Amino acid sequence: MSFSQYLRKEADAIWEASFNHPFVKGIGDGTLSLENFRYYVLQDAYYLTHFSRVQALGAAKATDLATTASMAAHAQGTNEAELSLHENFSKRLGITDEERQNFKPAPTAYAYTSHMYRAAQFGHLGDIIAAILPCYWLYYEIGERLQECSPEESIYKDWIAAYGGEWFRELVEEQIQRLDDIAETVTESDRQRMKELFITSSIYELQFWEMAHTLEEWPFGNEVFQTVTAEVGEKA
Ligand SMILES: Cc1ncc(CN)c(N)n1
Repeated sequence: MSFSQYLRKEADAIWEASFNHPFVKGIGDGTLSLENFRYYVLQDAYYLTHFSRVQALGAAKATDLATTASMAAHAQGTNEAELSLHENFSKRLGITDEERQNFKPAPTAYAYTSHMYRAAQFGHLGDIIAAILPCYWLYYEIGERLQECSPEESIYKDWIAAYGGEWFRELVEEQIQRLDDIAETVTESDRQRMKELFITSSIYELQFWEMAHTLEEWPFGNEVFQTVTAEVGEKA
C-alpha cells in the first residue's frame, strides 16, 4: 500500500464525517442557506490566500528546480482558478468591498491556516504536502460524489463542477505522487509526523464546514482579533 493510500485509510472516518456534514449535503441538494455559503466564501477566500502562500513556501523548500517551478505554478493556480471562482461567487452573492475590508477570519479559519504555516516553518517539503493534501484531495472526492447532484442554485452547481473537474483531478494526482515519492526517501519518524499533519488538516477540513454551518465567531467578538490582523497586515 502506498503512503498516500495508508493516510487516506487512516483519515477515512474523518472524511466520511465531511461527506455527511450538513453543509456539504446542503450544497448537493441545494438546501444550504445562501447566508451560510456567503460566510463560507469570505472565510475561504482568506483560507486560499494563505494556502497559496504555503504552496509558495513549498516551492522555496523544494530541493530541485522542477519541483520549485511546479509548486510555484500550484500557488499561482490557486490564485487564478480558485480565488477567481470566489471573485465570481462574491459578485453573485453581493459581497461588497466594505465587507471584505472589515472581514475577520473566524477561529477555525485562523487555526487551520496557522497549522499550515507551522508545517511550512518547521518542516520539509513532505510536511508541507502532507498538510495541504487533504485540501486538494478531500475537495476532489466531494466534487466527484456530488457530480450527480443537480441543486437548483446555480452557485452550488458551479462549485460542484469546479471541484469535480478534470483540471482539479490532475492537480490532486500530482501532489499525491509527490507525497509518495518523498515518503519513500524519508525516515519513519518523518512519515509519522507527515501522517499527523495530514490527519490534523483532515480534522480542520471537517471543522471548516462546521464553522460555516454555525457562522462561527470569536468568543469575545472580532475586535479582540483586530490588532492581530492589523499587525501582520493580513487581508482576505
Ligand atoms: C478550506 C478549504 N479546503 C480546501 C479547498 C479546496 N482547495 C478549499 N477551497 N477550502
